[in-house]
Amino acid sequence: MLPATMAEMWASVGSTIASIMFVWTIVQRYCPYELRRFFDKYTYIINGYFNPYIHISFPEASEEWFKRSEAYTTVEAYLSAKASKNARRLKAVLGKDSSKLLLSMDVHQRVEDEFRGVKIWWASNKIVKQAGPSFQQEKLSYMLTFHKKYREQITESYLEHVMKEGKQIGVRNRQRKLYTNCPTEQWPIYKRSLWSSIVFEHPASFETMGMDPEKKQEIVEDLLTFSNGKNFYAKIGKPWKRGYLLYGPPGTGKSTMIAAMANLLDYDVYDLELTAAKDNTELRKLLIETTTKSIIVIEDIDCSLDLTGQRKKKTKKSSEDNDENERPKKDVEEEKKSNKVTLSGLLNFVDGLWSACGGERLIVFTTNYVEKLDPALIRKGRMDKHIELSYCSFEAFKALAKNYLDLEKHPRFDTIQWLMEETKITPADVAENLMPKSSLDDADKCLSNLIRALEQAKEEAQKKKAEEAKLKEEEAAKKKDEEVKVKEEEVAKKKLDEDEVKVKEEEAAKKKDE
Ligand SMILES: Nc1ncnc2c1ncn2[C@@H]1O[C@H](COP(=O)(O)OP(=O)(O)OP(=O)(O)O)[C@@H](O)[C@H]1O
Ligand SMILES: [Mg+2]
Repeated sequence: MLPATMAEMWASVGSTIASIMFVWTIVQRYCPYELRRFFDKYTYIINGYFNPYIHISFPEASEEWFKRSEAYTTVEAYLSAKASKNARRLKAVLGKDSSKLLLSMDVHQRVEDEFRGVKIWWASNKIVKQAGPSFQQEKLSYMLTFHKKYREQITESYLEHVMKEGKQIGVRNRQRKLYTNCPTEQWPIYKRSLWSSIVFEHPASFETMGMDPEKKQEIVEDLLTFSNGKNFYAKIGKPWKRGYLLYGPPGTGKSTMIAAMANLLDYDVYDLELTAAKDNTELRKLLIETTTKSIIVIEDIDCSLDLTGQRKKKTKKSSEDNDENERPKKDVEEEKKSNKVTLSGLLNFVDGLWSACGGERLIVFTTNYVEKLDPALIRKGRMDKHIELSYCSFEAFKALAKNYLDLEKHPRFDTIQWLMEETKITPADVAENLMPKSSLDDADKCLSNLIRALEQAKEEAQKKKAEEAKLKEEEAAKKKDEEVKVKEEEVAKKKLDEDEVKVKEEEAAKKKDE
């Protein structure tokens, strides 16, 4: 019989719900645990039989509950764009390493996604864990739901797509860091990492670098090919690493190029100070702590380590063994102490990078004196690409003029080109001259400053050349004098010898006569 009024209907629904709740409480309270488990299990099976949807959950907590799961973070990054468009309740946080606000779904929100025509739903849930007798810990979880007929497509292709996209978004959102290692003695006790970091905000880019456009393009392509070459490196069975050696006189843009590389590829920079590393073991630890998508930089490698000395010692070892024994023991020990990191330690470091660390990494050495370096250190396979950064060419100047003064042509360019062919000037000096020094300085003033600097450099170079020629002449004259002197001495000695022989012969003849 149907209830007569709305009020009666609600009263009947209410009493039915109350009865169900009552029965459920009794079952929970008095029904044995095994029976309840049995009941739950079959509810799941029956539900699974009728429910055509599959769920995959991505909990925030990893196996170790205190650590955030990487899969969760990647999904969060992947869903951030979709959530900001579709979810009704969003969560805004300042990214861990970022100055940007990151939006993500708040709890109990749903967003829809589509992949190759298949509809997928994402929902955010909350998991509560009893972390102690009176302490509960809440963690979030993402639940992915899709129809079971797309199982293969989702588990094989879609999840891979989510991880790839999510990681890319994560890299874009993060603030890049510049890491440096400091001497172990200076560490606070609580500090566990060997690296300290600051936010990396160098504005250098390949567009702003003054260098030959063709050479620049070649380097950019090399870098991009490397960073897109994951599959290629896997195919040829080579670790995904590349070594660059940047060499050239001071002020030619070696450090600037490293910053430009990091900005181009969106990498972190690890500025490794070899002299601060205690020994080879610490060097290895430093290497292991570096993360993927990073550039490990060792500046002025020739100054960081007595590579020449060590190489000489190696090749001339047998002949120097005696010297070593003759030197006071204290001196040898002190030298050993100061030579904290050795060449073989550094070679192991580079090779270790190739074998021990997975993922995308560049290693860059810079030096002013490439000829001083041990060939073993810079051979292909360790330092794959050698890049010479040299004095400013006219093409490099044009790039700087465009960057600093927004100039592509100017009547003074011809004079500059002619002067540049005659003299050497570093890009650092050119850049300094092109920089306006007051608000009244215009392009013309900057260019005339540069012309003056070039003329000065030319004069100085000529003076130096003349001095060198004079010095050479003096040395040659001195050498000639010495040679003449030696010859005269030889003649005198020869005469003396002849006289002596003569005297002896005379004496012998005299004796014979007697
Ligand atoms: N090729 C270049 N293009 C643009 N700017 C440059 C270039 N080379 C040098 N500079 C400018 O000169 C300054 C010094 O350059 P940088 O520190 O890169 O030189 P370096 O080759 O690393 O010198 P060092 O060998 O002394 O370390 C930078 O601030 C940069 O602005
Ligand atoms: Mg430098």
